[in-house]
Amino acid sequence: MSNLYELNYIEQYYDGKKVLSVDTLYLEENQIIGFFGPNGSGKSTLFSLLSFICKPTKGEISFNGICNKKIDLETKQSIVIVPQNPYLLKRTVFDNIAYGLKLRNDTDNLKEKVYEALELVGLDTNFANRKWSQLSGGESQRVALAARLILKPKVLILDEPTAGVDTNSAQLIKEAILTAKQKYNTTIFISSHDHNWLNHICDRRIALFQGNLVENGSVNLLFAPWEKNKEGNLVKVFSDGQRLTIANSESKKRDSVMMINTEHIDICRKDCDEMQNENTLVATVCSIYQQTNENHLLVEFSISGMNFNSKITREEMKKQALLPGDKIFVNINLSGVCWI
Ligand SMILES: Nc1ncnc2c1ncn2[C@@H]1O[C@H](COP(=O)(O)OP(=O)(O)OP(=O)(O)O)[C@@H](O)[C@H]1O
Repeated sequence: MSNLYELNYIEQYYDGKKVLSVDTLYLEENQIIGFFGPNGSGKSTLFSLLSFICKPTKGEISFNGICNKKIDLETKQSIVIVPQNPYLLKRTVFDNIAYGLKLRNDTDNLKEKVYEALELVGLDTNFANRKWSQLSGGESQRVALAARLILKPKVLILDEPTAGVDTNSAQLIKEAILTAKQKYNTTIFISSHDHNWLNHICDRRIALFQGNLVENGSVNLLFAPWEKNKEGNLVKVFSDGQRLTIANSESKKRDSVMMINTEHIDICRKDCDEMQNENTLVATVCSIYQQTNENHLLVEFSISGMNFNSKITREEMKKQALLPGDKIFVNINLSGVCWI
């Protein structure tokens, strides 16, 4: 799979304050990439750079190998964004959806194209004559999406497409996105606070925290669903029946994502009884990597099909002599985790 975007040493400042910092990020073509992160973590800022609406304060973004300073209008037009709270023209649904093609003087078979776009987002062709003011929140969001899909964009960026949207519309938006990926080979970036919805739709997951990237792989992300126990605490139930109870998590929602730094995970061979407590999990070592310039090894392990990473010192590794396939005990230092 080839890289569509390459970001190098990006920094974005507002009023002298750094709000985004990305050392390197490669985004592949024809993938749905989900961006997770709490309010103010920099998702919209990153989207404004990826859509070339804003220039980064520092660093470079290349698109298809072309540096952001040299991107032409045609390329920019192939990247479309549906912002948070998308704006509809005070006209009919037809006019809204046809607007982008008219701007591009591409008006052949306009009616068929508008109808096709409406169908793609699960709206009846009768909607074409409705005014912008006669739509529900979910329908408005789908009209805004249809207005972008009609352009068969190379990149579609959706900033919170499910905010304030009913469940049915959220499902129809998901189907439209999957169709766009398949039918038009569109690369799609999505942010959503509906973590469950986003987690199901995307091929790759990236999290942002206080303007920094934390990607699944370098940091461990434990996704929803969570169960709640009698005390109201979140419990992760793995598919093999193992349970991880998070103390003092009553205030967390069941679709939260837990971020666990590799440093906050201790591992040891399954026979090391001194490490065992009621939250100890049993995992299988998948692979062991040497980290350059570090006195540590990165151990990738799986808990019933979910992969995590932990670090182990070389001395400890010598003692434990772990190999791929070995069973290990895993303890997560829950006081050091973050929630998004
Ligand atoms: N135009 C602007 N001027 C000044 N500060 C800004 C501007 N746009 C965003 N910020 C600040 O940059 C930071 C990142 O904001 P951003 O909107 O990118 O976050 P976000 O992850 O998209 O948040 P949300 O989930 O609430 O949409 C925030 O602290 C925000 O206040």
